[in-house]
This record gives sequence, C-alpha cells and structure tokens, in this order.
Amino acid sequence: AAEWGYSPTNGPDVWARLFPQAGGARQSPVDICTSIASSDSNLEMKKLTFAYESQSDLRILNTGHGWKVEAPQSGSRLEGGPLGEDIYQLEQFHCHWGETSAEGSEHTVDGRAYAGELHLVHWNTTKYQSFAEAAQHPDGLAVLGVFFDVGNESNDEIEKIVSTLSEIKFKGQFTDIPDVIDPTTFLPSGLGYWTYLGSLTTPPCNECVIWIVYKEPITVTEEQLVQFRCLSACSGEAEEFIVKNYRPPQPLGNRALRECNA
Ligand SMILES: COc1cccc(N2C=Cc3cc(S(N)(=O)=O)sc3S2(=O)=O)c1
Ligand SMILES: [Zn+2]
Repeated sequence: AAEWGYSPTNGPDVWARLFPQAGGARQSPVDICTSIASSDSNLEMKKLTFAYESQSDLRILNTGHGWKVEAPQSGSRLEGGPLGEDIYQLEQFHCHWGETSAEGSEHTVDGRAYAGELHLVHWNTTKYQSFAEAAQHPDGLAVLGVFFDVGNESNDEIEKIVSTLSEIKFKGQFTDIPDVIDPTTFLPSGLGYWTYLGSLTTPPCNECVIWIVYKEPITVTEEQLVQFRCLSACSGEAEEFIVKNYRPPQPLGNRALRECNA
C-alpha cells in the first residue's frame, strides 16, 4: 500500500482515502482559538497530576516519520483534570517539526504555529488491557502536547535525544538512549493547559485521544531542530530528510475547548 507521509501525493489532504477516520468529526490537531476556550471550573477542582519514573536505556527509533522513544512506564500515572476517574500510563513520546522554525507544531494558538510540538502518549489502564485496545476507544488515550519555542539555551533533556539521532539516521533503525530520561523535565513550569476531545494526528487517525496542550512552551535551540531534520524517511542510501511531519489544524466543529489555568 502506498505509504502515507507529508508530501502533496501522500500527505494530510489524501489520508482520508486510505484511513477513513482521518475524515471524521473529532480530528486533531486543531487551532486553539483562545477566545472560545471556556475556563471550566471543575477542571480546576480536579487537578491534573502526573508521576513519571526516570529511566535509562529507553529505545529510540526512526519511524520514517520522525523519532519515537518507547517508554512504557507501568509506574507512571497521569490522572485528574479532564481524565475523570481513570488512570493513564505513559507509553511513548515523540515530536513534530517543520522545515523552518516558523512552523512545526501541530496545534496552533490563534493561528500561530510554534517551532515544534512534543507529544507524551498515555493510555487508559483503568478501563483497557492494552495500548492497542485503548486506541480503539474514545477515552483510550491521553496525549500531553508541549510547544517548542526556539531560544538560545539548548534543552538538556532534548539534547539526550539529539545525541542519539546520528545512530538512527535511517527508517527502521533504533538504539538505546544511555542517559537517564525523566519525562517530567519535558513539561513547562507553568501548568496551564487547553483540553478537548480529538484523535491521533497521524494515520490511522483514531478518534481516541483526550488532548491536553500546555499553554507555556519549552525552549529548544535551532541547532537541536536542525538535527531533527537530518533524519531520513528512507531505510537505504536514498536520502529524503524528514523536514516536516506536522498535520495542519482540522475543524474543531462543535467540540468544547476547555482551559485550566493551573
Ligand atoms: C491504533 O493502534 C495503534 C497501535 C500502535 C501505534 C499507534 N499509534 C499511531 C499513531 C499515533 C499518533 C499519535 S499523536 N501524534 O497523535 O500523538 S500517537 C500514535 S500511536 O498511538 O502510537 C496506534
Ligand atoms: Zn504526535
């Protein structure tokens, strides 16, 4: 089957041909229109809490669409906020970027794109027995989105990722990250967020995600983003760099967009 991607012939505009869910009514990402975000009081009451383990030797792989760190953490917990009474567990994290730092995030804020976006993917272990099963249900996954701003100070945690990228230049390659990774360090200091019901932003675009997008970006350097763009989408000699891997915003439709100023 033709491989999906981000070029005009296999990109977001044609995904729905191969992946029907991509044409659904609760797709992600969306443009976060801050004027319509409702500050929902009961989000304030149920504080969003997270607890992660620090892990070393996490496996990072080149998926052909970017890098992905497999981080199944049975000891991690994400709960509260929009997640009801269920507990979600970290499964993996990855990110999206653009050809230049003027674009790259998937969610936009009042039409403004950031230079990139990190996704921490969790699944509902209260209700479901496996990640794959959870991905088939409307409340199966919870993804934390964190925007990247470009600045002068490099992000030490992201640097641990960047330092492995030369070993996974080609699609299908993987390696272990020797450093200890603490997912908490990826989160901004300000914990205000927007939340809405959406989908996976890449095929199969399952409508199974409770999105939680932090308002405050974290800072990375241009050099770190340049390294992301050196990954190859191909498995062999042919070099087709992964210079952009973000889906443009999809219609919010009649979905509620709520905000919490933690
Ligand atoms: C359908 O069952 C499965 C099984 C295995 C992996 C996936 N996935 C595919 C895409 C995808 C996109 C994500 S994003 N950018 O919205 O955070 S998270 C994610 S995934 O759940 O890892 C789905
Ligand atoms: Zn993602």
